[in-house]
Amino acid sequence: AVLHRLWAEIDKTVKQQVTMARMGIGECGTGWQLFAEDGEMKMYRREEEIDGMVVDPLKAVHVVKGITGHEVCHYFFSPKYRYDWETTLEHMTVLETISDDTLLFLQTHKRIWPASQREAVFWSHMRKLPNDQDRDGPDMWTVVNNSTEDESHPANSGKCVRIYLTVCLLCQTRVHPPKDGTPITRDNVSCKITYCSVVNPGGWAPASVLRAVYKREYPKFLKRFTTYVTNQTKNKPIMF
Ligand SMILES: CCCCCc1ccc(-c2ccc(S(=O)(=O)CCO)cc2)cc1[C@H]1C[C@H]1c1ccccn1
Repeated sequence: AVLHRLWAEIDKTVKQQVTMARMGIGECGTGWQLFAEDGEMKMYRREEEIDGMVVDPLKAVHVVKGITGHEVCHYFFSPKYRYDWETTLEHMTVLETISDDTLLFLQTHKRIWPASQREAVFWSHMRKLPNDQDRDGPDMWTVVNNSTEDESHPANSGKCVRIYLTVCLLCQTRVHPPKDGTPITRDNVSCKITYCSVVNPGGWAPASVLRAVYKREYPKFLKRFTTYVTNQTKNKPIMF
């Protein structure tokens, strides 16, 4: 197949992001602060500024019973579900279908006073990863979203400030087979989710406002999204 103009960048970025997501918090360098905890969900951030702008990297780890990594990535990647779980989204368009597992998105997010409204143009790629550590362990699934330029949508040409994001959702399914050899049900599966994101707000926004927004929005987003996947899958066959 003819390789898409972005394919080399996508492949390299996915490998880099998955390597980082697999590292434990302790291996990811210093300065990580646990800033939110809710049951199995733990959210860490590192305070970082670029040109006076807050770009705090975020890393969340969560374990959710009854769903698989393939299902989590499927509902995160597919545009048709996004308005159901992404509450800060004002508008979303698929600018290009690069392949059946790679899309180019334009998203505008709801304005957060007093900052101006933000938009993002990013490619999104979903991939199953061989579980190279544990041969017979279940595969891992990932979705990586990474900002990119698009000639038909130049940055900061309209009312919205263009943000720059890199997001990695890495999922590992765990199966606990029933002792009595009965078929596997949703009670026997769980998913370990690692969500990493770095969002450059693209233009100045008060550090206090940004940090308050992140503190409020990220825990809400991960809880809402995983609850959504649980509700969407509970009466459906398991997608391994
Ligand atoms: C002055 C505010 C500047 C930044 C506003 C903004 C824009 C996009 C984003 C964002 C864009 C994409 C993703 S995703 O994971 O790829 C899923 C697809 O939508 C995730 C988060 C975040 C935020 C920051 C609100 C903060 C916030 C945090 C979690 C959720 C929503 N909003």
